[in-house]
Amino acid sequence: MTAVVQAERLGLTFPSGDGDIVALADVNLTIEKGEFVSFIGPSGCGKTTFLRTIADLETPSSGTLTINGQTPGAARKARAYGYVFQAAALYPWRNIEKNVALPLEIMNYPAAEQAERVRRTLELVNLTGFEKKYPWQLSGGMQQRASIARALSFDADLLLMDEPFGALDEIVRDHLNSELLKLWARTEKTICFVTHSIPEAVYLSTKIVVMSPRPGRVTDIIESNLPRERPLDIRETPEFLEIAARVRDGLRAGHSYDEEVA
Ligand SMILES: Nc1ncnc2c1ncn2[C@@H]1O[C@H](COP(=O)(O)OP(=O)(O)OP(=O)(O)O)[C@@H](O)[C@H]1O
Repeated sequence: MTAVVQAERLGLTFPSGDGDIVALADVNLTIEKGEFVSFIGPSGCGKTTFLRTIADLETPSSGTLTINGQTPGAARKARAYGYVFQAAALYPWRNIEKNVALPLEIMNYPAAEQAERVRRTLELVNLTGFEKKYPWQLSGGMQQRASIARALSFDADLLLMDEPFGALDEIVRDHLNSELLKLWARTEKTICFVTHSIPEAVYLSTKIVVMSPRPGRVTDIIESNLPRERPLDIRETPEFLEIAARVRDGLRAGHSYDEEVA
């Protein structure tokens, strides 16, 4: 079976006046269909750059990257992924159903199919009844759910999520994490998820990619053996804490705190 994402010796360098910035160096990673993969690492380690490269918003400087066996450019044209940003990025002048319908309008779906898909995806994220509301009438968590609905509306198998819940308070985040797991189970999507939070990464993922900065490298890939069905209190089990400890060790190993102090 073809991997959904396959990176081999992937490198990406941004030229800059003060010397080149190596955002990604020698990244090797395979993501299979249906996996939930989190990317965790300190600020500037290249998590967003990796997601943007998958989405064909950045071009690799070296190595290869394929999405469903295709180049990122071909995958973008085939609408292979939906993208959820850190801020919900909804248009304030469009109501929720019009925001969710936007990609469908751009792709020229017939009106009846647009309406049906909007109905279905709003139901998936528990926003039925809020179709006519404007973004500012919704809480931050609901706005983020609407932006997930928008990314799901055209049924891409791959969902790229860049710290989607980073700006939300912990209770809302917990709730959205468990909702996202249910949605993932129901839709069988492949998800790439950027986070700074160890508990969030461990709770959500089947695989955790630990990254380190300067240059952005993958320092550990942790396969989770937690069951797919995860109540929130799984976070207190020894199995969960063991994986969290390994992620923390990986982050420490990749981050030279002494260097920063010196
Ligand atoms: N367009 C660009 N031009 C120059 N440098 C860039 C550009 N985009 C990103 N970088 C640099 O590349 C490195 C990786 O950035 P990236 O945003 O991928 O990190 P990140 O791990 O997602 O960080 P954060 O957790 O803060 O979002 C950083 O040093 C950043 O400053």
